[in-house]
Amino acid sequence: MSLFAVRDVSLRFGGVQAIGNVSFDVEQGEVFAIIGPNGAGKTSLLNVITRVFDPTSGSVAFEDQEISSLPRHMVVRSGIARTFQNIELFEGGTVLDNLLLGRHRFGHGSFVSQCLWTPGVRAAEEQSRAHVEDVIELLDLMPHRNSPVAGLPYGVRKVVELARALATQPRLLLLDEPASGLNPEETRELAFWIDDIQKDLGITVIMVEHDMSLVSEAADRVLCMNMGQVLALGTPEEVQADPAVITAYLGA
Ligand SMILES: Nc1ncnc2c1ncn2[C@@H]1O[C@H](COP(=O)(O)OP(=O)(O)OP(=O)(O)O)[C@@H](O)[C@H]1O
Repeated sequence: MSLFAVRDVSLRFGGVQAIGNVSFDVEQGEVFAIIGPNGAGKTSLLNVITRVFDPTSGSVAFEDQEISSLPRHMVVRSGIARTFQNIELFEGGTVLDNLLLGRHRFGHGSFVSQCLWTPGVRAAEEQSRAHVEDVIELLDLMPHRNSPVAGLPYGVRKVVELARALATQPRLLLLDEPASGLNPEETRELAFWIDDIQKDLGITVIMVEHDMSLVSEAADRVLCMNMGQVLALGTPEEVQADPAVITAYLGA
């Protein structure tokens, strides 16, 4: 049984069919990329997975649990974290503040035990902080740990967003165009981090991405969408060589 399964998912916005009957599986430990020309339905698909939109039909299962009817906040609790195409951070806080906020879903113990600062709550809080410090170290954010996010360069802010997602200790990480706005050197660095996230942390990654250098470097398999449909699925080399994919990108 695969870790993650999308079955016959469709999504309509009025007269627009953003996604039409899409099905695929993602295996435990894979880096799975979703590519496709503008308007192909990639972000809509991530939004269905994270419950921003209700699919018109179809289902999404994670670890054998149907998630397409869960409330949105329960998706994070179920072990799925996400980054956004346009960075969404708490601008007024430091890098550390943002990562601790990412831990919010672990809200340790009952309201009363939190007020009483019981040993259980204290131990959980210490564990949370230790995990956040590990993420800061993993992603080389130590020089920026106490800096306000608002003043950081774009490339660093993208890494902070990735770190915040990792702070929730997900088992599945969804990245929406992680390389957008990054220079080639930052994109190469991102490929290394994705590799560390996959190999050292054992986290499964699904990323929507336009940058084929990152996809070729980091992805095990690639799904190409066009006009809401699955056009091709295979290794990065197979998909890039597929005539239907080439035609879709050239707009022929
Ligand atoms: N909230 C919305 N309301 C109406 N139509 C939408 C909405 N979001 C997306 N669409 C439409 O759904 C289709 C798929 O859009 P989507 O943003 O998912 O594509 P994409 O592959 O992510 O594109 P891009 O690479 O440009 O981000 C497009 O025709 C788009 O105009």
